[in-house]
Amino acid sequence: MTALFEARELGFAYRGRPDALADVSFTLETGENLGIVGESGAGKSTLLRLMLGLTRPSSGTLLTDGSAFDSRSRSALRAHRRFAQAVFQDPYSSLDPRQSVERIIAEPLRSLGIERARAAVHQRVSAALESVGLPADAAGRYPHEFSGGQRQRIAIARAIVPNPRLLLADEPVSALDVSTRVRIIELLAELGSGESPLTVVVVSHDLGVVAALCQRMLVLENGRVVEQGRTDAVLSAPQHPYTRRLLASVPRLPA
Ligand SMILES: Nc1ncnc2c1ncn2[C@@H]1O[C@H](COP(=O)(O)OP(=O)(O)OP(=O)(O)O)[C@@H](O)[C@H]1O
Repeated sequence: MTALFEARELGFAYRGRPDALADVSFTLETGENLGIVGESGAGKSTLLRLMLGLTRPSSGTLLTDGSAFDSRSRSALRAHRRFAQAVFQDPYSSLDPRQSVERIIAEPLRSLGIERARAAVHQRVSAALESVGLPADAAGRYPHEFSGGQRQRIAIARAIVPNPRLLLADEPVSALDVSTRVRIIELLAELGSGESPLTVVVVSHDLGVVAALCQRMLVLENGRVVEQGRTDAVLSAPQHPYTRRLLASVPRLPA
């Protein structure tokens, strides 16, 4: 079976800096959510930017559905935006405060040329709102009228409205309070188990988020993959000293 997404020996360096990523390889199968973990500066966000096509790898290859993806080609980039959408950490800065929720969510439909007819756009926005658990009348309101968790739902609705195959989420819950976090993680898990399953890739420094959401995980240390595999296997029997240190640094309540 062709993998949904594959990274082969990816490398990347910011100008004048040592490698931010080196020899990164992994495969994503449809419906198998992947968690990317590692300490600050390990290269998690850089890897996500490469996966989104926002940054071009210095070496290596990205494959979507078995075909090499060349982010120098405008048409390939456009097709890639339909394939992979993103949600970022801060639901306050990621939504334009001057635009209604309807306009915000409709943006990918218009910019990717998927749908322009008003009634059809409205219908897809309503369906996306329903999928993320917001009422249809949210469409006419503005971001400042919503809580942090609701704003993150709006950002998720905008990401799923073009029916992407991959949803890349960079620390999607770290700006939210604890109870809201749980509900957003549940929402992301539901999206990944629907009729047309969306595969979710989550970057998180929180191993709890990865354990709750991801069947597989990948551990980055200084831009290199030091361990990857099934989440339950990695968390219950970490093979690499760095993964053991990461696990040991998770705060626990006293027994
Ligand atoms: N725009 C940039 N210019 C130069 N170096 C950068 C830039 N962005 C990131 N880096 C460097 O690349 C490396 C990887 O950074 P990256 O942001 O991908 O790590 P991260 O694992 O996402 O960290 P965090 O958890 O703190 O967000 C770090 O050494 C960082 O300092």
